[in-house]
Amino acid sequence: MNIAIIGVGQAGGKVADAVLEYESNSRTDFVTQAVAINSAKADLLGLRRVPVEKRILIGQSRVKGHGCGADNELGVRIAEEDLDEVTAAVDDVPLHEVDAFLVVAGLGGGTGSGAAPVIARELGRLYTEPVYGLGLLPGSDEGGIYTLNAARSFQTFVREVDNLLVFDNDAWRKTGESVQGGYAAINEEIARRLGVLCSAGEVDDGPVPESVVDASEIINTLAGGGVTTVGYANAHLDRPARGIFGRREAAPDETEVVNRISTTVRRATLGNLTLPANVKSTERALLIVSGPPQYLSRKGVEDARRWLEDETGTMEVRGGDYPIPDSEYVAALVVLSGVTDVPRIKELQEVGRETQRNLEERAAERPEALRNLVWGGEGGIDPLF
Ligand SMILES: Nc1nc2c(ncn2[C@@H]2O[C@H](COP(=O)(O)OP(=O)(O)OP(=O)(O)O)[C@@H](O)[C@H]2O)c(=O)[nH]1
Repeated sequence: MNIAIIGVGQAGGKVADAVLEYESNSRTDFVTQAVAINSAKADLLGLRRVPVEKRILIGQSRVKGHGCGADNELGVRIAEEDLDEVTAAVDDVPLHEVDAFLVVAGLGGGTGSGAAPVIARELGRLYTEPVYGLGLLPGSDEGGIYTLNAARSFQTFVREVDNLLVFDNDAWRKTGESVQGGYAAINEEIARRLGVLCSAGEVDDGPVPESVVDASEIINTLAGGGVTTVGYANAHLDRPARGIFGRREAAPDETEVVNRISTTVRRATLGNLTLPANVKSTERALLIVSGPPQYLSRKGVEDARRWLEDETGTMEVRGGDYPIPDSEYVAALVVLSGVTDVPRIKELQEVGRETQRNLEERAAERPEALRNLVWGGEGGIDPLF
């Protein structure tokens, strides 16, 4: 599936960068266009892969290139005001080469959180191709205002896209990691998952899959909207080193091949989701198993697909393989679309609601408290003029 990726805000831009990096390292080709939108000039300058002419600074008249400071209502406003510049950057996208748009943003800040849903709505109005979102949830230690931002943006973003893929930073941050180092690893993880999903059906040279996962399989899995979580796991293969005549490798044992696929798919589904969710609440699913062709068996993929049907309780489970001859891994990617039982979202809304209440109470008390402070209360002192 070929995509046009639009990274909004700092996190969105960095994820777009990471996807381009993955594409280059894995010698795949699924990004037709990459654009970064931000109100902070420094963030745009810090990108490495998004072409310079596709880095668009918005809101200059209001925030002078310094970002929205976690004010996502401001993010909404500047995106609405500068929408023409955003759409102009996407204008020259070769539509015959694009199957879908993907708008990516961190939902906890100001620019991405506010502007991404506005941009998604406009793309949906202008183009017939589906517009998907990728929303990054803030860590629970980031504080109330980030959580409230994310809760508000989440519901708006879901409404404006054809499906929202969600990645929970909280579930992925390892203890002891620096924030920057942690994000780099998270962004690589996101890029790998998007990369496998989008490039699986785009094999121009190399071996043809037994069962191809093309763009329409992905689009049908994501049809119906709502929220999607993506699982991924891999198993390292002990393959002999590549010599000048290629690899001298005995045919792998069929039972082992089938078992390896089965355990990898289980690990991807049950312990490695971008957004932990009750898999029983899935509406539709898609499974891609990748690896060297001799390590991919039709029976293995079929058995795993049936297991996924039982596990999710839905009959709508698509599946396919993605042969990568030189890979050292068998990997499984599982897309669970339309999940409805997601404890992390409930928690986010709970904390968001509490934060909103707290802010409203404070705002109501403030005029009186400030009057007391400045005028000295009853029988106050007269001002100078
Ligand atoms: N996965 C991931 N998340 C990030 C990254 N950087 C920031 N975040 C998350 O995204 C949220 C939003 O942060 P930013 O993207 O920096 O904010 P912004 O959209 O640029 O908005 P302003 O800085 O307020 O203008 C943060 O609360 C983090 O949870 C990143 O590189 N990767």
